[in-house]
Amino acid sequence: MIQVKNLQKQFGKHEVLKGIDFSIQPGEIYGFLGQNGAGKTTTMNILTGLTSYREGEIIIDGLPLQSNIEKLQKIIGYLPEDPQFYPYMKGIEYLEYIGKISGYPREDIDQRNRELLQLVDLTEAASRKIGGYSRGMRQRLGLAVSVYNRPKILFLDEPSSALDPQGRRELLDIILGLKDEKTTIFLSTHILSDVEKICDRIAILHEGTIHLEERLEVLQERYLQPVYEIQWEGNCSALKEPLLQQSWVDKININNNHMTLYVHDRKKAQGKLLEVLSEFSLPMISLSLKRSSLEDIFVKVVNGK
Ligand SMILES: Nc1ncnc2c1ncn2[C@@H]1O[C@H](COP(=O)(O)OP(=O)(O)OP(=O)(O)O)[C@@H](O)[C@H]1O
Repeated sequence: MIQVKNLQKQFGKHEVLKGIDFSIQPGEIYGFLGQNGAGKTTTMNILTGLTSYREGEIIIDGLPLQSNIEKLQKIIGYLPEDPQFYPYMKGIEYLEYIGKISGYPREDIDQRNRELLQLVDLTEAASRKIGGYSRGMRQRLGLAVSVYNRPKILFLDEPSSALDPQGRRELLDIILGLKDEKTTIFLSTHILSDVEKICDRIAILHEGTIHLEERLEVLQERYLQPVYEIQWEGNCSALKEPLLQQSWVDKININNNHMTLYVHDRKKAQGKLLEVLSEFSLPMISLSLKRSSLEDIFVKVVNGK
């Protein structure tokens, strides 16, 4: 759906994008990660035809962007990081206004507004002024605006970063609903737990280049080291040595009756762990598997590891 090759962009002497390549498949939610100032918004502005670029090739829905900007903008929706509205307008008035200026068939505008208000859960607030909306409500209204014309591709710039956990959850559910309708979604965010919940694939942009691009489940399989947390009925220091004899055990930390066991061969560990632990005479109280998070991977990538 989107192919980007050797995309370069600089502001004055500042090279923000040093030749990035990536591609996004139809219907995919693509998580675009990077630290503040990494160039995520710049990339989105380029892909939506709002900003020029120095060099590179961008193909969207089979068409080169540069010679088809107007045509492609008709199939693109964009929710900027901080969407702006006329605060004196009511939610419904704003949607009517968007319907009219975007050329939506006049006779269908009322119906579309009702659908969208329902989608973003603003039906009851529709006749209130936007100036009185919460941040989450404004973000949901912005999302309704960005999907008004049923875009094939939706760009979301940090859509949940200013929202509380409930607001984020609601927004993520709406985004997942859009994926069910086969919308391709390009999502930039700082909130890695959100990425883990909804993205199919992620890319990490760092110092002008893409350092990692991978399907989320591959990433979890390849990079996330499993960690077992084990509680024993008494001090478990004596168990450390025999456990370290196992080829699949990497490292063990012990704090009185609490053991943290790092393994480097998850499959072997799964097959052997319970058998080995049951051989000890010390009773075990609990055992849980904790995976390191996407945050750990992100930190490793930006620290050059
Ligand atoms: N119009 C501009 N003129 C000059 N420099 C710019 C311009 N727009 C962005 N930049 C610079 O380009 C770099 C990338 O900015 P961008 O907004 O794309 O980053 P970002 O990854 O979206 O960051 P954030 O997460 O903070 O929004 C920053 O150093 C920024 O200061």
